[in-house]
Amino acid sequence: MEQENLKELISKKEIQNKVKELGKQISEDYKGEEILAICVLKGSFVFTADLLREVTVPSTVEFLAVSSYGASTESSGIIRILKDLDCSIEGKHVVIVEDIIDTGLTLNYLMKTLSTRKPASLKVCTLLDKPERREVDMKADYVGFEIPDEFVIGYGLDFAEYYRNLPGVYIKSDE
Ligand SMILES: O=P(O)(O)OC[C@H]1O[C@H](OP(=O)(O)OP(=O)(O)O)[C@H](O)[C@@H]1O
Ligand SMILES: Oc1ncnc2cn[nH]c12
Ligand SMILES: [Mg+2]
Repeated sequence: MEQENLKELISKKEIQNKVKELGKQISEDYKGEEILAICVLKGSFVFTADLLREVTVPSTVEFLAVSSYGASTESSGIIRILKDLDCSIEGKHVVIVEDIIDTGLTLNYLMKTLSTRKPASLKVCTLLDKPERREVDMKADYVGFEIPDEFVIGYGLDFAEYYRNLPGVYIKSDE
């Protein structure tokens, strides 16, 4: 896949600074507690790895795979759990870690599903938020960057599984 026609939206350095900020905030908010971070695969694997290394309270991590975009730039609206958690979240302080909230359909599904499993608390940290495209009322507790209505790639985010390895966040243009 060619990598030209990519316009940088958020630089690697800006992401690094924001991740430090979010990690510090979460560490302060959960002081004296421990958290279970849920990495929503695939997209948030990069953000989760960086964020957790900035969290100073005891933490465990679990992985959950959902998919709704596939090889498209539009959500199918049909959320599928491809891989469920390996442990109970009952009584745990859960932080769902997402790379992006776009229509909100994925997070809406996850919040509904996970809240039935009786966590002590359930919060969301997302690196990117695209409010203009929301289809359901969904807000994260921790947001890195609010971005315009553009399809973005990089730092874990893909288009047809490519570009996840890019260091920053870029706008994918069709031309
Ligand atoms: O708010 P929404 O419109 O639901 O979009 C956000 C979701 O879509 C992307 O995942 P995707 O389904 O592309 O799977 P991936 O993480 O494996 O790329 C992204 O990682 C979020 O999980
Ligand atoms: O802008 C975006 N880039 C990559 N994946 C997704 C999913 N929702 N929105 C996206
Ligand atoms: Mg994707």
